[in-house]
This record gives sequence, structure tokens and C-alpha cells, in this order.
Amino acid sequence: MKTLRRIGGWLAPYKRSLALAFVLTAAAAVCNLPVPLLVQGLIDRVVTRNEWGLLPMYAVGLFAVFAAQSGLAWCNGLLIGRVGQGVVRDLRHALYERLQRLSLSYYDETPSGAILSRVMDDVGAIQVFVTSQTFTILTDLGTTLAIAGLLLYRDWRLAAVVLAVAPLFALNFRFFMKRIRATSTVIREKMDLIFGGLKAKLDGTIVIRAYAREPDEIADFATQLDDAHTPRVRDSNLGAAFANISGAIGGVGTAVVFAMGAYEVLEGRLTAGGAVSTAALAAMVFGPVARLADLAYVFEQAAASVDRLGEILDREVDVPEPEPAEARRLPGPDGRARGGVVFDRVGFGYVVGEPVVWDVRLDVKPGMKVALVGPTGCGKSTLVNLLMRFYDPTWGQIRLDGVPVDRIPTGDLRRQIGVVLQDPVVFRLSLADNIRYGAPDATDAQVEAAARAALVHGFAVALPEGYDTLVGEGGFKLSQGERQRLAIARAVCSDPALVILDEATSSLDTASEALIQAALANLLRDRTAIIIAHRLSTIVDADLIVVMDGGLIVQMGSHAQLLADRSGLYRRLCARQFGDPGPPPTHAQARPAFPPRALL
Ligand SMILES: Nc1ncnc2c1ncn2[C@@H]1O[C@H](COP(=O)(O)OP(=O)(O)OP(=O)(O)O)[C@@H](O)[C@H]1O
Repeated sequence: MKTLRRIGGWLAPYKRSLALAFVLTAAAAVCNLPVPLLVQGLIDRVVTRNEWGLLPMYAVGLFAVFAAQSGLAWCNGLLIGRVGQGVVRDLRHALYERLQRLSLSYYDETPSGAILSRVMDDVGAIQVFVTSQTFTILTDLGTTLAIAGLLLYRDWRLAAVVLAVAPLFALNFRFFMKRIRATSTVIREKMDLIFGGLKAKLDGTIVIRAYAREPDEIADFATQLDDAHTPRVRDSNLGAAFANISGAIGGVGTAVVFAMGAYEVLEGRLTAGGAVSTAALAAMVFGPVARLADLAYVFEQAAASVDRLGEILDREVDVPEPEPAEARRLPGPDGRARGGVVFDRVGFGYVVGEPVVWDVRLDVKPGMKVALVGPTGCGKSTLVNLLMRFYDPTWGQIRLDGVPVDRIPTGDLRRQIGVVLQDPVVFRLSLADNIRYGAPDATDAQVEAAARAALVHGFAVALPEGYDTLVGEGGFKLSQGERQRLAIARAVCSDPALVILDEATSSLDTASEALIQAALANLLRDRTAIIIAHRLSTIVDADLIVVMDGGLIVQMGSHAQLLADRSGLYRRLCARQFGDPGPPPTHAQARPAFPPRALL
């Protein structure tokens, strides 16, 4: 029922087209009714009584009925086709909108290929259902009732035979429906795996080639396809068995009606034409029921997809927008941040009960350059994720210019922050549109100014079509250094109050590195910066260096202050990077008792 209600909701915007389609199918169904009567007249009057003069009338009558049915079915097909395409477009749009709003935790647990499979494959299954004979069936059922009444009126014995067959259809339905839905769910899950694997492997093509693993990958993919093949075959077997058994039940019913009709003719209670037309009427009752079987098969397949799409559409957002009454503006002019950030006893775990940062207390004044350092996995990126509100802290509070970040609409918050990631993302857009991605209204002059500040202008003008050159996947290939400067230009263009910089770990050649450092200096000027530092050489001048270990802040201070602590982790990290072995590392400090584990 929930499935039908949901599909009904998707169809609601098309009520007018659907009403028209309904009228057309009803008209086509009404056209069925004269057929047995025309056939009866043809047999009883033209064939039996040799009234040849009536032949053209019956022939033209039958032709007119069939022509009208074809015309109506054609118009109906056009209408329903448009509705089906419309539903697919709306549904993909709604899914994409939802996907854009869902918290990152959804992406943590769902491979992107599985998301693709839902947006493409599952929506396709719903389209098939909508464009199947869904609406014909409603009028079919009406026709069935009307014909059953007509049969009852003409000959109750024959009508009783028709009604006696109905429970067989019901049994057939019951047996197959559950099985078909279960198999469809298994197929969709297998498709998730296939799409998920395919996406990952396509993204990693270069690694596959580099390790010459193509034959293994081909074999792996074949295994995955085989895995999905078995339930797919089972699904089509079930569908075929279901439809054919329905058809056979209808056939048996019609045959019995024919036999009974013949008996009635021999007994003199019915004319030959009457027997044929009654059998035709009986077939017209069984036809829609068999079609209903086809539709039920498609419906069960679509229902599995509706449930899966519901998982996306109904999923609660973990990072909710503030209620309008609670939302607060940042105190700066035009709602712009000044760039002061406070982490107030913040703790967080991606998985409930498994915190990865603990009791973080940090006060970043506007304009400060703060470096986060520490061994891999110590929680540096997590702090940044929390500041961006990709996740909400499990406990504690983060404030931007004194305003709790969960009170700031996420769009307003994130517009204050420019992000430059380790592995810069370049979209398949022109270079200019890539630069203005965070500030879509930026003029060409602003884009060029940002490009100059990030030292992108030099290579931009040398590209085949300058700033209009298509870059990203399938476009002009930029070098790693160029991509990093492009990411810096993107951040400059959005003119953020605060910059988050995840330093690239891979070392570039000295010239490239120098260009990036110069571009960064322009980006960071007069802005607050939080730098996730992997190479300590780049942050020795930071106003504050925050050393983390095991999710805790274990040291804070300037480079000189931290270095002076001979037993501190920072000194050991420096020793590791700059060559001096230093004292052996100790484990992260014992975790504080706050908050009690029960709270997590
Ligand atoms: N999306 C996630 N889901 C579950 N656990 C995660 C997720 N992201 C990070 N973690 C875990 O949280 C811990 C902290 O990770 P984080 O990325 O913050 O460390 P980091 O200090 O930035 O590491 P690196 O320097 O290697 O980038 C790690 O144990 C990591 O495995």
C-alpha cells in the first residue's frame, strides 16, 4: 500500500494526462463490447441464414471497431509514454536534490556506484511500471465486471464456469508475487555491487594498467555478472511461468465455456453464434486478468525499487539546517565572518561509541594561521570536517565569530570557508567556470584577478582556448601543480574569511612547489587559515601549531616553543622529517575521563 501511495505521489503532477489516458482506455474498452455481438450476427445471419447482403455491414462494423481501438491505443501510448518520461525526470531530479542535501555519513556507507544504480536502474524499473498497461488495467477491470454481468444475464451456467476459474488466478498470484519481489530485491542488491565495483575500477583504470591486472579484472567482472545472472534468470523464469500459467488458466476457462456452449447448442438452448459470442465474452473476461498478471510482475519489480529509492528519499539529514527562528547571522558586515573559530570541548566519532577526537579546545583568532600536525589518523581532517559541518560533534560546540555553527545556515557557513584539498577536484567545465565554482556570479575580471593571485593566469592564457578551455575528465589535462593552483584560484575567487588548507603530501618539483607556495601566500593574506600540515617545513611560521595524537591535542604553541619541549611529540615529528632520530615515540596520552563513554 505504501508503495502504491508513493507511486501515486509521483504521478500526482500528471493527473490531467492520466485522466485523459483513463478516458481513452475506457473508450477502447467500450469498443470491445460490440465485437462478440457483431461476430454472433455474422455467424447466425450471414453464415447460417445466408443473408449475404448484411456482410458489408458486419465487416465494416468490425473494421471500424478495430480501427478505433488502434487509434485510441496509439493516443494512449503517447500520453502514458510522456507521463513515464516525466516521472523519470522528476524522480531523478528529486533523488539528486536529496543526494546533494544528505550528510556525508550517507556517502561514507554507500559506494557511489550503488547510488548510480539507484538513480539509473531503479528509476528505470519504475518507468517500466508506469508505462506498462497500468491504466488499461483499471478500465479492463471495469470491463471484466460489465462482461461478467452480461454473461450472467445471457446464460448463468456459462457465467458460473467463468467465475469458477477465478480462484485459480488468485492462487497463481499468491504463489508468484512474493517470490518475484524477493528475487527483484536480490537482483537490485547485486546490481549495487556491480555498479559500485565498476565505478571504483573505472576510477582506478590507471592502477589496473600499471599493475597489468586487466585479465584478473575482466574475470572478476565476469564473476560478478554471473552472480547477478542466476537471480536474473530466476526472475525471468518466474515472470514467464506466472504469465503463462495465468494465460493457461484463461485458456482452460475459455475452452470449458466453448465445450459447455457446444453442449447448450446441441440441447437447443443456444444458437451457434450465441455459443461463439459467449466464448468470446468469456475470453474478454480472462484477457484482462492475464494482463493483470503481467502488470503484477512489473509491479513487484518496481516495488523493490520503490523501497530502495525510499531509503534515499526518506533518509533523515544528520546535519539539519537551523530552524528559521533559531538561525543566526554572522556579526560581520553583510553577514560575512571575521574568521574567529572556537572549538569548545569538542568530541566526535564517525561510528557511535568510537570517538576519534576528544575534548578538543582551540581558540583561533581572526587572521591567525593555525597548523594542525600529528601522525596519520590522529583526527586533523576530522576537526576540519566538523568545522565545515559535514558532521556535527557528538559533544561540545564549535563557534564561528561567537555563533554556534549549527545556528548558521550551512550554505552561509560554508560560503565563509575556502577549501583547498590535497587532491584538487577539477570539474569537466571551462577553466573559468572551474575557478568561479564557489562564486558563480563572479565576473570574468574577478576570475582573472583570482587566477593572477593564484598564478594560474600564466598557464591559462597558454591553453588552446584560454580561460574557455574545457578541463577535467575528458578535457585538457592539467598537471598536478596546475590543478593545485586552480583549486587555490577557486578559493581566492570565493573570497572567504577563512581558509582550510589540506596540504598536498606528494612533493612536487621545486619550481612547482615555489609557485604553489606563492599562490598560497596570496590566498592566506588577511584571512584566518587552518592548515593540515604534512610537511612541517611549510608551517614553521604559523602563529599557532596544534599537535594532535590519538584524537587529542597534546601540544600547542609556536614552532620555537614546541621545539623547546624535548620530550614533546612535535620535536619527535620534526626529528623524523628533518633527519635527527630524536627520542623514541611514546603512545598517545591516556584519554580523559570526559565525557563518560555512556554518553557516546
Ligand atoms: N568517514 C569516516 N568514517 C569512519 N571513520 C573515519 C572516517 N574518516 C576518518 N575516519 C577515521 O577517523 C580517524 C581520524 O581520521 P582523520 O582523517 O581525521 O585523520 P588525519 O589526522 O586527518 O589523517 P591523515 O593525516 O592521514 O589525513 C581515523 O582513524 C580514520 O580511520
